[in-house]
Amino acid sequence: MAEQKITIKNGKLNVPDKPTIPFIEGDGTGPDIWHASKLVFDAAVEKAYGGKRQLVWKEVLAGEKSYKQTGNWLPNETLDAFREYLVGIKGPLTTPVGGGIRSLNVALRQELDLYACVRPVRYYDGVPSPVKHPELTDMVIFRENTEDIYAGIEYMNGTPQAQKMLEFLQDEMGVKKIRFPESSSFGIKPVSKEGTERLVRAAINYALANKKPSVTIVHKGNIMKFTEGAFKTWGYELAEKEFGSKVFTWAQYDKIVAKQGVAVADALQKQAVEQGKLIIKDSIADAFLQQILLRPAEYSVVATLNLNGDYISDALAAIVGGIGIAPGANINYVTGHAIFEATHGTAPKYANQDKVNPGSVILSGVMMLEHMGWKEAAALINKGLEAAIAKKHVTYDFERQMEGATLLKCSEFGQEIVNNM
Ligand SMILES: NC(=O)C1=CN([C@@H]2O[C@H](COP(=O)(O)OP(=O)(O)OC[C@H]3O[C@@H](n4cnc5c(N)ncnc54)[C@H](OP(=O)(O)O)[C@@H]3O)[C@@H](O)[C@H]2O)C=CC1
Ligand SMILES: O=C(O)CCC(=O)C(=O)O
Ligand SMILES: [Mg+2]
Repeated sequence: MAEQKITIKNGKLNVPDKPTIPFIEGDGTGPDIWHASKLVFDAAVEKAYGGKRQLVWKEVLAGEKSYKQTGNWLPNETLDAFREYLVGIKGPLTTPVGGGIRSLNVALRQELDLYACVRPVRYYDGVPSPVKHPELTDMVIFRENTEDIYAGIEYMNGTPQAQKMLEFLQDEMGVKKIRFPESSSFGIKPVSKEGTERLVRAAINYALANKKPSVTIVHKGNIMKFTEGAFKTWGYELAEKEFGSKVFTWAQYDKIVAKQGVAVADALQKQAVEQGKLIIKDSIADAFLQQILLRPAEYSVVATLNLNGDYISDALAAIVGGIGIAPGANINYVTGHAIFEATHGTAPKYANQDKVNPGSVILSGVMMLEHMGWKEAAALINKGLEAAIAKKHVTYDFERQMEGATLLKCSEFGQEIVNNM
């Protein structure tokens, strides 16, 4: 049978009945998680469409498995496959700390220009949580995925490059504030207007399409004025320029305060909410991290830079039960390229124990099916997962916090979801 490919035309995905989907199994716990997840995806598609539709899996290599087999951590064939088939899914890949190869996860996002890392965070009934009202947390993080310090422009202290950077900063830029110049390493943080605009645009489009009340731009612009501060300014400007009367921004609010006072600004903001306008606001990153614990209901869609988004993803995931069930997608909304992946990493200490929660990759697959328009299969998986949790048939991460729960292995949890679809 001829291979079927997902394509995009005028911004709309065209999904055949039996599309080829490239997947990377992943390092560490990746293989255990992938086997459980594949079982769930195939069962859901079969049950929803009775053989009319099918996911045709195509394994592509990356990470340790790839290095062992090919001597290459991220072969060109893998990048080509994601380019060609448009939509794919991956398990976590290991990145060494302090040296060695740079992140393959980041490389995939940069190579394919998957500029939005979309991570929804919602509560599933019955999941153990460290907070009193986890159900109040319902957010979708839009993390800029191609810029910021993730650009990997870093120079190790003691190298000629670091020395050259130091001389440039001191001699040509007049920098005097480096506390220990001779032993400093350096990192560069590029943040562009284009990069900010396309990310904030994606967040606002999502919020409008899904009738969300607000988009919060999260930044540390008080300290990093021309990178994170500019992200905030460019975000507000983009919102007003491109979305006009559909939005009301805190930048507009501030202008009204300056001209007409707080009472008028408050009244106009209240009116905007009543008219169903999307509120665009901002929060400084450290304050935001305490606000999501104290007043989560005030936040909905979040647009933020790469590193902030990384921290916020894990923190929010913990509130609703941990990164065992935290899904994500890396998307380019223009080209249609998308790679779905969990928020968590390889959890290497649990590798090959058939132990960890496959929920994050399974829910990333739910996002993928929804992205493809296969909503019935996605709904079946959600149903199965919710029922498994309600019965307290769960993996170790939930079992250790739930009274009277039955401990399941990774593979058994996958089967439990299938049994409850
Ligand atoms: N996108 C990607 O591919 C990512 C890759 N990484 C890489 O992963 C490697 C390990 O990173 P590390 O910082 O340890 O972070 P991990 O996310 O891999 O693990 C941290 C902890 O989170 C919990 N956890 C992780 N996955 C699961 C799961 N499926 N089910 C239940 N609990 C889970 C475990 O907590 P506990 O022990 O308390 O049960 C685990 O010890 C690094 O090389 C890192 O670079 C990291 C993040 C994302
Ligand atoms: O690439 C890595 O190793 C880490 C990535 C990460 O933390 C993330 O995607 O949230
Ligand atoms: Mg992370």
